[in-house]
Amino acid sequence: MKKNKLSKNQHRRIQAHHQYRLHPTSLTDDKNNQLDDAQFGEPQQGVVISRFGQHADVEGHQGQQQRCHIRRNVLSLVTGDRVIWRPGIPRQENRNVKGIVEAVHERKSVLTRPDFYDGIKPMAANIDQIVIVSAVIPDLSLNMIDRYLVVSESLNIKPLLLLNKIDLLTPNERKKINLRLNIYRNIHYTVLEVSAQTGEGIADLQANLLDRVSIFSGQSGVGKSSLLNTLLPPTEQQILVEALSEKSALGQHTTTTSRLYHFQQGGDLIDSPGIREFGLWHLTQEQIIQGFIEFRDYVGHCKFRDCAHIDDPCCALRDAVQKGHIAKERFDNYHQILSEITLKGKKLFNQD
Ligand SMILES: Nc1nc2c(ncn2[C@@H]2O[C@H](COP(=O)(O)OP(=O)(O)OP(=O)(O)O)[C@@H](O)[C@H]2O)c(=O)[nH]1
Ligand SMILES: [Zn+2]
Repeated sequence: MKKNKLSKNQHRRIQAHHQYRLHPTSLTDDKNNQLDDAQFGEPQQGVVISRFGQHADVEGHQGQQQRCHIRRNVLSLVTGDRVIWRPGIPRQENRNVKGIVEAVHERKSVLTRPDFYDGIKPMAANIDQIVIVSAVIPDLSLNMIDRYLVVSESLNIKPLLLLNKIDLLTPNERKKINLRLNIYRNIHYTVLEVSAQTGEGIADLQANLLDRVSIFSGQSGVGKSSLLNTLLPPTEQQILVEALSEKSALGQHTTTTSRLYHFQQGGDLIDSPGIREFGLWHLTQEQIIQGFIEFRDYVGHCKFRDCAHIDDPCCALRDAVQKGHIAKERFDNYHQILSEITLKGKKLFNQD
């Protein structure tokens, strides 16, 4: 090939690069893939619905989905990634031709999980909101809510607190629970009270899911599946049920791939068993304290730099609790989460 003369395809990719400001390495030719460029149509925007090994299902801007090869220079690709892809042109001699993912946009956010071999592994990208689901049965646990809040804050993803099964409460019990939840409203989190069974609060929830990508997390039995059944269209529900039963068939410790779904009223969901129950152990002490947003004004103002905020004299945090600026329950949960993380860390260390 002559110097300085770009092929039509190289030219097209460079144009895409400038148009979408992509990472330059994602534009290099992939000779090893041995894929014939002529098999593919014009580059277009898409979103990864699901990833399977060397393939991914990608949805184009008109809602059409196609299974795609992934160019080898695309080093990391997960559900929710925004991509440049080219659909396959079906031809007589190769009717099963697939599309190809050429490049990935920079991620707004990424949800990771600890992995035995790789350290930390991405599970899903570009999540805008973590819906933290809890319920009045099993017991409402503010400790669990705080754990998920710490994760959301450390990932810089907006949390939405959801209390399900409110149909099971008497008006009096509901008032009491409302007061407990005010702890979160006072620090500017949105809290919705809903019932998957009666439909109460569901319209409000739908409004909070519009125009964004959400994940639903929370303990087993709080009603995540029931809520998603009321929020997803029937075709999407079917796929979700199959994905979850695949998990029970494979056993508790198998992580199945994540998938992106569209809510009936608008907005997207990314779900997988791993996403529903993601843990906390890879967080540091610093991330945990930063995850309690109302503590941030006081951290660094204690008398001693290494203050553990337990019984050290002149602790700014303890002082704030005493004055009612920080809820005691949140402060206690902070200590509890911290001690559990430290214990787990020790256990891992001993195993090595
Ligand atoms: N009364 C009442 N029961 C509910 C409500 N939502 C869910 N349930 C019940 O709670 C139980 C658990 O609901 P699931 O939707 O399976 O909970 P989950 O969070 O998906 O649980 P896992 O799949 O184990 O993570 C089921 O028996 C549901 O029928 C609700 O709003 N009100
Ligand atoms: Zn302190």
